[in-house]
Amino acid sequence: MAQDVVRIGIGLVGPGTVGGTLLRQIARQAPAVLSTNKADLRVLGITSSRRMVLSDSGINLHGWTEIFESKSVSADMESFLSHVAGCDGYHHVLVDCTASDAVPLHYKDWILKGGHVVAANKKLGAGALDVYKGVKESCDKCAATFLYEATVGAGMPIISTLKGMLDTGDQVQRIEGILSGTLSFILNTLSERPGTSFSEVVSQARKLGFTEPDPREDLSGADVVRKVVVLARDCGLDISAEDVPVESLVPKELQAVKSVEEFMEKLPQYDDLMRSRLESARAANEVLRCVGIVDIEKASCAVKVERYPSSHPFAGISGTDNIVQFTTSRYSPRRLVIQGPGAGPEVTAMGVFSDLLALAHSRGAPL
Ligand SMILES: NC(=O)C1=CN([C@@H]2O[C@H](COP(=O)(O)OP(=O)(O)OC[C@H]3O[C@@H](n4cnc5c(N)ncnc54)[C@H](OP(=O)(O)O)[C@@H]3O)[C@@H](O)[C@H]2O)C=CC1
Ligand SMILES: N[C@@H](CC=O)C(=O)O
Repeated sequence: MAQDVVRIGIGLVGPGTVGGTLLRQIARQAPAVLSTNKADLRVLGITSSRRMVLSDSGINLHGWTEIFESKSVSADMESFLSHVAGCDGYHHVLVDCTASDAVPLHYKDWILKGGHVVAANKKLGAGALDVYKGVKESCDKCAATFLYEATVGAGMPIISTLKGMLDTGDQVQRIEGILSGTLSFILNTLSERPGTSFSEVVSQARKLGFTEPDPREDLSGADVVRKVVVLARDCGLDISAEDVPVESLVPKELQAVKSVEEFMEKLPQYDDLMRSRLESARAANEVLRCVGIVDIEKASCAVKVERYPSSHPFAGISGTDNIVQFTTSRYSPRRLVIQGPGAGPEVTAMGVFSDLLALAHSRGAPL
């Protein structure tokens, strides 16, 4: 018997670096997904904070930027969501590719009305605990799917691996690793090219789409704190970002600066601080790394900037690599290690895209 096609109706919130790349990937891959995975992916709406475009049958993704420029109207989240939910015959999914605190506040109602959520945004997973729990409970109540692989390690299989361990009865004891693609890129580039300045590499990371919309979120360790909280909560800990001690790489004098532009302008004044810290590590044959730790047995988390000997596995990474070590009942004394590029538009959009395929699979599409 022929397999029925599973129809997925997408409402994309945030057509920026990651969201825009996701739309390009879907445009290219949708025909293959339809024939192989028996999933028909339609984007029924795209919204930024200012403009939105809606369609009943699916936006032509090969020309979405022109359509967005010429046909969009003033954004309104409530009417955006009712439009997507009102298109019949689809499993409706809100895809959150923003870094907004406000968008996750819509997840719970959306799920209670029968929708699903796929997020690259970490602000639910690491936001207020009661809001997070409310969303998780509404998923249980409605048998809804909420997937967020891209929130930790971009396209790397970190969340799905952790879930696989927990669901099959492994006991996770500790997760430790390098979880910031931006900080990896900065520290690796500075070690590999000692003549380059800290501020130059930060600008480069921003241009390449590795940083958060505000790069201070990366440099302050706040983004790593969020990832650590997402992992800790998946392991059952009631932890919030405020509970996680963190060392910031934002110079003290720049912590109160308001705009990103002013911060970037002033950053070169502090290049020497980072240079001397790196040089002293290099002289001792060590490297600087920002590491996130989830200690399940102690029910605590931390984010530290520390020196590691060049023989340590955390020293041997390059580019935007993340590296994550899981210590569990099954994976000890030999630990499970996952390593690879942990930031950037293509790999992150792939993480979101594969969540969409997992959603289609959960609704009956073949693997
Ligand atoms: N870049 C990476 O490597 C990775 C990123 N992520 C996550 O992906 C998310 C997106 O990052 P990135 O694409 O780089 O960011 P961008 O700033 O490039 O894009 C964000 C998009 O969200 C829109 N937006 C912002 N606020 C709202 C709002 N309230 N309602 C609707 N739309 C909104 C912005 O449009 P406008 O400003 O016009 O409203 C823009 O289109 C972040 O949460 C980030 O943490 C996760 C893993 C890796
Ligand atoms: N800015 C983040 C992007 C992925 O979450 C990072 O650099 O890791």
